[in-house]
Amino acid sequence: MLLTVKGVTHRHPGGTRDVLRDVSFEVARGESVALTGESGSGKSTLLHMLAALDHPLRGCIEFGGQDITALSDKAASQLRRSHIALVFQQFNLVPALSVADNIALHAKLGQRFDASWTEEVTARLGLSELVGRYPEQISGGQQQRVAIARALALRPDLLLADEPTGNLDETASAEVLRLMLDLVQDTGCALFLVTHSAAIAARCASHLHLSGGQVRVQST
Ligand SMILES: Nc1ncnc2c1ncn2[C@@H]1O[C@H](COP(=O)(O)OP(=O)(O)OP(=O)(O)O)[C@@H](O)[C@H]1O
Repeated sequence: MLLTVKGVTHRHPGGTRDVLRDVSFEVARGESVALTGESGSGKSTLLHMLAALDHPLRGCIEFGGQDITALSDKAASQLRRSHIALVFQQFNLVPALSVADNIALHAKLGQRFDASWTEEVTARLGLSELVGRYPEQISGGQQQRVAIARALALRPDLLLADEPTGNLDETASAEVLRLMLDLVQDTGCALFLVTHSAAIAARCASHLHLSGGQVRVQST
């Protein structure tokens, strides 16, 4: 199993309730999983745990058989530069770098840069004409596609995405989702995505719903 979440419980420092309560699920290689839940239900909190950006109060998260809740900050950031890629709502592009350099950044830092793969991802996301521009010279939707290309350039084993198509119109959103699902199929990576959209959740292989701090499988 690529990812195993076992009995994860979490309460934010100073919080008065457990945001996650005994959450358990598994994600296999090549699987696409959508996570839905009301605003404030804890979706981003869970995503942060899966990215080893935060540690749960209790429980364990195994990635490739390794418990990632116990990693040092350095080991966790190495993991995010090699096997786990993230697409957040804030794109976190580097303003001083061109689109091409932004796309290649994490793959280069993680020593996983492959020029022809990066070119393919850039082309498939419709960004080839924009590679010489800077983030401030492209639209919000284009910036979002650059953030997705940067994540995919890493050829991650696990792609974690928080509302990855939130800034795109319906057509562009459907196209980017199709591309992400194609890439899951082509590369065998797993996709775990947070969405508010029932239509997007229905296109993923599995659908989890977070409510009252607990995750249950939703039939789509
Ligand atoms: N660092 C923090 N410290 C204290 N409380 C927090 C912190 N981060 C989130 N929370 C609280 O934890 C709960 C879950 O937040 P989270 O951001 O995970 O929800 P979400 O489901 O992703 O929401 P949305 O759909 O609005 O993005 C909320 O009540 C939020 O206020």
